[in-house]
Amino acid sequence: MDPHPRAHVPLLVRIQADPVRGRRERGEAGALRPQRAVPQEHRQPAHRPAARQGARAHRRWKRHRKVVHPAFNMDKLKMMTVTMSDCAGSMMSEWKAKMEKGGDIEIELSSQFEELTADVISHTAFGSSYEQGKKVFLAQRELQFLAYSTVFNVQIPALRYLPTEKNLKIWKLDKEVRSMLMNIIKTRLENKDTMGYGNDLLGLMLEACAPEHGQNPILSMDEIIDECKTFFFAGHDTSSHLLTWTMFLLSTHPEWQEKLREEVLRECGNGAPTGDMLNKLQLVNMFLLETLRLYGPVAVIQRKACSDLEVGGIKVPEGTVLTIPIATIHRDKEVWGEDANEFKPMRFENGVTRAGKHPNALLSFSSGPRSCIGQNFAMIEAKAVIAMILQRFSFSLSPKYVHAPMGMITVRPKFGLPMVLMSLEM
Ligand code: HEM
Repeated sequence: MDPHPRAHVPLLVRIQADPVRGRRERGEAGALRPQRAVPQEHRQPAHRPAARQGARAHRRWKRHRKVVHPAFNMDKLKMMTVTMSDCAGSMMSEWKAKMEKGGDIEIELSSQFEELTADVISHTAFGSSYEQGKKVFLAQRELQFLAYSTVFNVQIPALRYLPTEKNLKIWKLDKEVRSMLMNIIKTRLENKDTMGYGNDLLGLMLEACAPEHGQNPILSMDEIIDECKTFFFAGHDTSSHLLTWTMFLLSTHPEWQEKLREEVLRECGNGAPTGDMLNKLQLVNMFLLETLRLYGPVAVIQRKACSDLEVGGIKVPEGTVLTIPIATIHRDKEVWGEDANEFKPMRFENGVTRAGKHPNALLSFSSGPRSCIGQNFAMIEAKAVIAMILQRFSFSLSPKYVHAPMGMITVRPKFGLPMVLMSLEM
């Protein structure tokens, strides 16, 4: 019996930028396919079939990407900025309410950002159906914890199908999540003639796969449900960790806190920032990119070779899993220069592609056709939240903070981010 479902898979760790260069390496020729760091069978409930590999899976991915793509277009995202700043505004009002007038307050920010990004994704994905969306999110999160709880244990494949206490809980939760999502989707479809599909991620996705665009809906109900679950899975922890590490670096580099505040007040004033205003925040953008380089939320991605190929002069047999250690590449002196370990946002002054010795050196959102579809969403959200914090508060790291970045897949501070905030309002 295999001690682990992947124990027989050859593994190649590639410590070079440009993991997906070249036609044969890119995937359209079917050479390299994503191999999720958390395998599908751990992200999806145990009784669902594992991800299919090969040409069929690639066609399925293309269909999905086509439907999801319009929801992430820049104009739609700019409209979502209002929702993002509303959610951030409510969080900050709560901070203020707890704060003595003119005094300061200590807050553990990483859990605050987890709640905030959950709120943002529930609002932007489900808009008017937010209340139900949030319930889905909480159930989905519990599912994720259950799945993660054994991901690094020795795996016995058959165990996934046995009605153990844990499996029964997972199956029940999954049924609930699917039925809640199905209800939200059915209500939207029933009301589309009077109310339209809606301007949230779900509505835009339903519109893109509506029958009027072809004979049959491009995605089935089950596939739309999976897509909604993916938004939560892919867009929550990642965005929250980016905010956490940005605040950490702003507090350890107070001179940058001042510079960014100056830029924010100049471009956005004291009001809620709009999408156009956020676009003008060049220093904030560079700061976020440098945060993504040194403390990128995703430390590792994997690809599986679907045919024999050559990567950087190494022959890779079909079936090999390539591990791309993003965090290691991001601190590689050969890629970033002698100052690779230093925090220097100005290295991005001439754009992302010129910051390192390779145009694809920054791999936080991966690269190529399978790169993160939510990257603009994540950057807009981070800019809006950071700008609003800078408008309202100055902050410094609490003496209680212990520097211990941790995580196998996403990187977060092990003991949270306690921060002392002072209101800037008189
Ligand atoms: C700072 C925030 C984020 C980071 C660092 C990040 C990073 C990544 C990375 C590295 C991948 C590639 C994974 C792989 O190839 O194995 C990815 C894929 C993906 N991300 Fe993100 N992500 C972020 C935010 C988001 C958000 C906010 C959403 C959606 C609302 C999202 C949706 C997705 C989806 C759907 C994919 C799969 C794309 C595909 O296979 O076509 N991500 N992300």
